[in-house]
Amino acid sequence: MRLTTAHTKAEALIEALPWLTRFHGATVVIKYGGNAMTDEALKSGFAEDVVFLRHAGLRPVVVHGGGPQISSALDKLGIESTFTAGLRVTTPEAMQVVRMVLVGQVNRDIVGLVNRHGPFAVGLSGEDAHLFTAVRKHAVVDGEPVDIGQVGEIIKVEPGAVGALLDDGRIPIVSSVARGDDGEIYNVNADTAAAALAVALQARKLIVLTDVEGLYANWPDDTDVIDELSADELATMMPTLSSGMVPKMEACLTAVQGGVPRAHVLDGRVPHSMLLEIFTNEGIGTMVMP
Ligand SMILES: Nc1ncnc2c1ncn2[C@@H]1O[C@H](COP(=O)(O)OP(=O)(O)O)[C@@H](O)[C@H]1O
Ligand SMILES: CC(=O)N[C@@H](CCC(=O)OP(=O)(O)O)C(=O)O
Repeated sequence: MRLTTAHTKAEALIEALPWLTRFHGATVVIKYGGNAMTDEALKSGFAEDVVFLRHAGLRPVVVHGGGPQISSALDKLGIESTFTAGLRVTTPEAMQVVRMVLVGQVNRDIVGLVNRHGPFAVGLSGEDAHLFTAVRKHAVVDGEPVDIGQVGEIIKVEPGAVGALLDDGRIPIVSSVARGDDGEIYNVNADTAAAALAVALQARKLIVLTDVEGLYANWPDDTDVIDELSADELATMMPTLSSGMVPKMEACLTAVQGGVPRAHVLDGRVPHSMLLEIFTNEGIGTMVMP
């Protein structure tokens, strides 16, 4: 009996061999989202996975959000917050809170969890070393541009600082705040920021973790998860998507169209979903290919 269990474990390990070979040295950008980071056990599991990837010879980079955490901080401070076309309307007052929560709280939490396993994680804001430069973005509602405050659209990525950390064996943990050449700071959707960084690094994969199994074909019906689709199929589907899935699938499309070979949407509620996707033959979630 004992031997059987040991064999099953050995088989699971050896199943990973071709994937370990294939992804050795590969840069993988992981978007860790607010709704997938609310459970303490899952957060620890996420940190373990990222460190596992690093020890397995990959070069993981984490770009994080923190939408629910920002909303809760704004709420406590009595600052009203609304979303237009999936983006937070960001007043100068709200921007200070966004930066404080993302850079000062969420980033520090993730860095701390990863560094339980060794001196790997280094936190960065997109403002650091000109990593993300943005301009003011307008939302489009019924075909008309709408002012949504200090929300940024990334126009330039300088990934040098991230590359240097990776070369030094570190795990960069990046907040989705950007600087503008106009001296402003900008709030950038974290899915969008992750895609921009994946393209700039020419990553082998973009992995977007969220709180659903993947892209559902007939949302709000959740019986049919799309396993894989091409960039063209996704582009056709884009106008039918709603709420939080819009920036996520847009990010996958941007990444794949920008030369990243694979983009995945995975269920962050499944323990070790990243390891299952990268190192097993089945894969999970939704995969977008060119
Ligand atoms: N076609 C779809 N497939 C899956 N989820 C969808 C779809 N359309 C809308 N959604 C919604 O998008 C949500 C994910 O977006 P969001 O809550 O912004 O995630 P996160 O906080 O992880 O960035 C899902 O929980 C689901 O409610
Ligand atoms: C412009 C905009 O909407 N920015 C987002 C940034 C954080 C984010 O994207 O967090 P999640 O990935 O957890 O949703 C916000 O203010 O909520």
